[in-house]
Amino acid sequence: MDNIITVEHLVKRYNDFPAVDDISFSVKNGEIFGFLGPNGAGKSTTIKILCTLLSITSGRAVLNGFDVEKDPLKVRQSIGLVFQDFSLDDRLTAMENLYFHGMLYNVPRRVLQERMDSVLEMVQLTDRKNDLVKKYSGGMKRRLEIARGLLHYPKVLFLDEPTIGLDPQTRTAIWEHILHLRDSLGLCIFLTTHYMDEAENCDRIAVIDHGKIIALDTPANLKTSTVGGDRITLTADDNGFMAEELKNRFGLEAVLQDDRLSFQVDQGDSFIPRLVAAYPERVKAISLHEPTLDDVFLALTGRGIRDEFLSDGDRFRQRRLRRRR
Ligand SMILES: Nc1ncnc2c1ncn2[C@@H]1O[C@H](COP(=O)(O)OP(=O)(O)OP(=O)(O)O)[C@@H](O)[C@H]1O
Repeated sequence: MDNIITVEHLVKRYNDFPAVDDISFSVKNGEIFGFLGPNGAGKSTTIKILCTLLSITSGRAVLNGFDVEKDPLKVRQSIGLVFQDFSLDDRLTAMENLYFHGMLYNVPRRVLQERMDSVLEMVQLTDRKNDLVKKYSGGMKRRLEIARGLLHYPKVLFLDEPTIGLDPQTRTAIWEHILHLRDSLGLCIFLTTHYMDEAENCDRIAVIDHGKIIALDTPANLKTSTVGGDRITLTADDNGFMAEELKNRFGLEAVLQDDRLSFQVDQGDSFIPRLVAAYPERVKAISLHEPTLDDVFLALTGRGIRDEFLSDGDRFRQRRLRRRR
């Protein structure tokens, strides 16, 4: 089977509000699929539907050949879940946590011990397997949760913000494990993340906004098709004024992100000297960079993925700029 997940015209309404608004996509066997979107875009709603935790308003979702509404038990046996909140019992050891999960998922007793050993080995926790989980670091707990999610040999592992709240070193280590799982087990990994550097590791990415999928491609293709040229980031003494000037004089659409303007231009290295010469007193800082997934996100949604951290003033200015366009 080529596609492990198929979603067709999926709609989920809360009362009249369409949290998921007619989305269709498929996920291939053995790929890392990133599901990205700003807050409230509809990511959790979609994931909950795929995990059989939420009913569908209309449309269809099939996972591992099983319809999520008609065959929820078969779907549950096909998936592993690692959600944002830690869900281990920290008064138990790693082995005891795994054992209870194995019982819950009806993993046959004769293979359970061997599986527990094998998943602990995968996340390199073998030598700590008899320690109480409360003695674990945040990264170790997350690794144990991943191991637990694999115990019943799922076809798809759902990871909702797998590295949130972890330090950069631990994030890197968790990603090594995720990539290893894909490469060694051919597992499909369906994940959400707010970290764009991590999203680079995905084989394909779907961007969802206001309940609709607005882009779906490989990270490289998204950059070329969405952003294209170089991106310039600029801080002026008056960002609103400069955005207007960029539009009127150069035909460029700038977006305000944090306290900087960001816009795309074909040949940034020749444009910068022209701009600085035209506004010598006004440009406070300027930089040029090749497209990143942050730029893709910004170009597609008009918002940075970390929009929620903008100050109220910035948010107001950004809305004003968007209205003007
Ligand atoms: N139980 C509910 N009742 C009513 N509205 C809801 C409910 N759950 C979610 N929503 C709304 O549906 C929309 C999509 O929510 P969802 O949680 O799927 O977004 P999300 O992309 O996962 O956001 P986040 O990144 O903040 O987790 C939001 O506008 C949210 O307020």
